[in-house]
Parts: sequence; C-alpha cells; structure tokens
Amino acid sequence: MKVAIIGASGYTGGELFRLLHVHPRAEIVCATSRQLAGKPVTSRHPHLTGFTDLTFTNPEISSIDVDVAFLAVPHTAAMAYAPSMVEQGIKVVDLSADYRLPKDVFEKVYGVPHTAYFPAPYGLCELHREQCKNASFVANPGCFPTGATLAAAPLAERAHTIIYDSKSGVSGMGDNASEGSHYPNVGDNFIAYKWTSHRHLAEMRQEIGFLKSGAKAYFTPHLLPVNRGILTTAHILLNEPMEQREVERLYHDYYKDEPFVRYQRPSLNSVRGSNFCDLMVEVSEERVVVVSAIDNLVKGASGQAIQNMNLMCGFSETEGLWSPAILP
Ligand SMILES: NC(=O)C1=CN([C@@H]2O[C@H](COP(=O)(O)OP(=O)(O)OC[C@H]3O[C@@H](n4cnc5c(N)ncnc54)[C@H](OP(=O)(O)O)[C@@H]3O)[C@@H](O)[C@H]2O)C=CC1
Ligand SMILES: CC(=O)N[C@@H](CCC(=O)OP(=O)(O)O)C(=O)O
Repeated sequence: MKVAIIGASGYTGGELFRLLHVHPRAEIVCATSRQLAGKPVTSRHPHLTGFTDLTFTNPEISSIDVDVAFLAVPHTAAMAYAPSMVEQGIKVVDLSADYRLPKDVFEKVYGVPHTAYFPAPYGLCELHREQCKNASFVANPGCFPTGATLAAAPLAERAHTIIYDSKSGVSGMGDNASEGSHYPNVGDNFIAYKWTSHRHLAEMRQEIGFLKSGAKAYFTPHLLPVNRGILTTAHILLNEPMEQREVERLYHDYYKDEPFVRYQRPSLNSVRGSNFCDLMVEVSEERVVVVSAIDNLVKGASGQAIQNMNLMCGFSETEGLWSPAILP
C-alpha cells in the first residue's frame, strides 16, 4: 500500500513513520509539511535517519497518488482535505477531531462551523470494529477518550455516574511551543486544566451513549511532567453493588479476544511506545475504580490509526503493531 502522511512533521506524523516502517504492507511515499517543504524528513525527525530518504512536500492533494492517507493535522484543518481524498478513492484515517462527533455537536464544542461534514465511523476499534472494517474513512478517536472509554465500557450499562480523572504527558499538546509546554512550567510541576469543560468530554459521553448507558460522565484532565502516556482513573458508581471477582470476570470476558487490551496493573512504563491499553479494577461497594494506561501517541493516536488502516484494508488487526513497550 502506498501511504501519505499529511502533517508529517508533527509528533503523530513522526510516530506514524516509526510504526509504519515495520508494517509489512505499507510504504510511505508522501510526507507533507508546509513549513518544511523541500527539506528532508530527517531534518525534523532525526530518529528516522537511515529509514527514509523522503523530503517534505506541500499538501497538494490533487496530485497525490496513494492508497491510504493519514490526516495528522490539527482539528479544523482535516476538513479541507478529507472529502476530496475520499472522492479520489483514497482510504483516509483522520487523526484530528473533525469527524468524531455529529456536525451540531462538533460546532458547539469546537466553536467553528463544519464546512465539509459527512458521517464517519468512530475508530475506537474495540467498540466499533464492524463499522471500521472496509470503511473508506475513519475518524480516529481522541487520546483521552480512548483510555477512558476502554476503562469504563464493560461496566457502563450498570453505572449511574462515571468520573474520569486523567493525567497526560506533554506530547499530547503537539510540537508547537507554548507557555503551557514551556519546560519550567511543566517539569517538576503538576496541574489540572479545563477542569470541567475539556472538549473530549463530548466524545466520552457519545461513547457512553453508544454503550446504551444512561450514566452521567464527567472528566478532568491533568498535565504530567512526562513526554508520553495517559493514566486515567475512572470512578464508576454502580446502580447495584458488585463483588470484586464478578467485576474482574466481566472485564476478562469483555476483552478476552482483544489483542491490544491487557488486564494488568497499569503504568505508563508498561505501555510506552506500544499500542496496548493496560487496565485493572478494584471494587469498593457501589464504587469501582478502574485505572487504564495508554501511550497517547500510539494507542491514543498513530498506533490506533494503523489499527484502523488494518481494519479498513482487510489486514490482520495487529499487523505492524505487535511489539512490546519500551522500558525506561
Ligand atoms: N499529540 C497527541 O498525543 C495526539 C494528537 N492527536 C491529533 O492528531 C493531530 C496531529 O497532532 P500532532 O501530531 O500532535 O500535532 P503537531 O502540531 O505536532 O503537528 C501538526 C502537523 O500538521 C501540519 N499542519 C498544520 N496545519 C496544517 C494545515 N492547515 N494543513 C496541512 N498541514 C497542517 C503541521 O505541519 P505544517 O504546519 O508545516 O504544515 C504538522 O506537520 C491533531 O489533530 C491532534 O489533535 C490525536 C491524538 C493524540
Ligand atoms: C496534554 C494535552 O494538551 N492534550 C490535548 C489532547 C490531545 C489530543 O490529541 O486530543 P485531540 O486528538 O482531540 O486533539 C488537550 O488537552 O487538548
């Protein structure tokens, strides 16, 4: 498969390169960056030296001849590319938020008009696998909703309230420097942000609805002084109390055929660089605490995007992704 990465100079673009290099069926032939057009990809991504001779090009999509494209561009930018690429017969995985929500919800949450809306499967593979198989376009989920929804899914139907408390590494902000990502403001520090109003809450609530749960969901994100990873503590308040063993069995059964969900004590170290989501439960009367860990750039973005590409193209879901995490 010939592959294009639109937005290849960013973090998720660089991670797509690293992961696709070992994918047996993918060859990256196009990597775009408007600011770095004409420069070698390795000038931005030295980790790729020896693995690619490509130079960045401008995203002139009418002349791109590929089978698959990843849109690794900021939200509101993807809608400028998605419709015409799909029309050209290219299979597209969009890493941005542009097609994750219905049009009216997107416009409310993101505060901008959606100028090129069409409905798309939501690419949380464990929940929406059938819609993603053979699809020509998939909206890859947000990083926080991925870890949070996987933590809550098996119990959602039995809950009346779900509170997600998440901590993210700084690469979740992308590679644009800002006051919030400035080292002295992040290193040796720990903050909550958008305490009650983060845009990912809409995706989390959408998935709770998909799971036929009437539970109310709430979300507070925090910024951890690490590069990669998201640890989510989901407090799930049940309609009826359950025993520890019963909840454990429920989680084991729910995820028994899922290659990328592991039932074990979660930590960022155990998932870093991998496409795994690790999770574990502890029950106290009506409250179940589920903790999940993912790498925001892999299962939270580029790895899950490749998992979706595999589904869309009829490949084995683990192809190119079956590797363990990197230890510190
Ligand atoms: N970082 C993360 O953990 C996650 C990110 N995502 C989403 O993935 C997408 C990419 O994120 P990330 O890699 O972190 O972002 P970065 O800011 O690191 O990179 C963005 C890339 O998009 C390009 N770009 C920016 N504007 C446009 C435009 N209008 N048209 C074409 N290309 C453009 C940039 O290059 P240039 O400006 O030179 O063209 C750059 O290559 C975003 O939508 C993000 O929300 C999703 C899950 C997790
Ligand atoms: C740490 C950090 O800033 N994280 C980002 C979310 C990361 C992400 O990729 O979300 P989208 O895919 O929806 O853009 C944030 O809170 O907005």
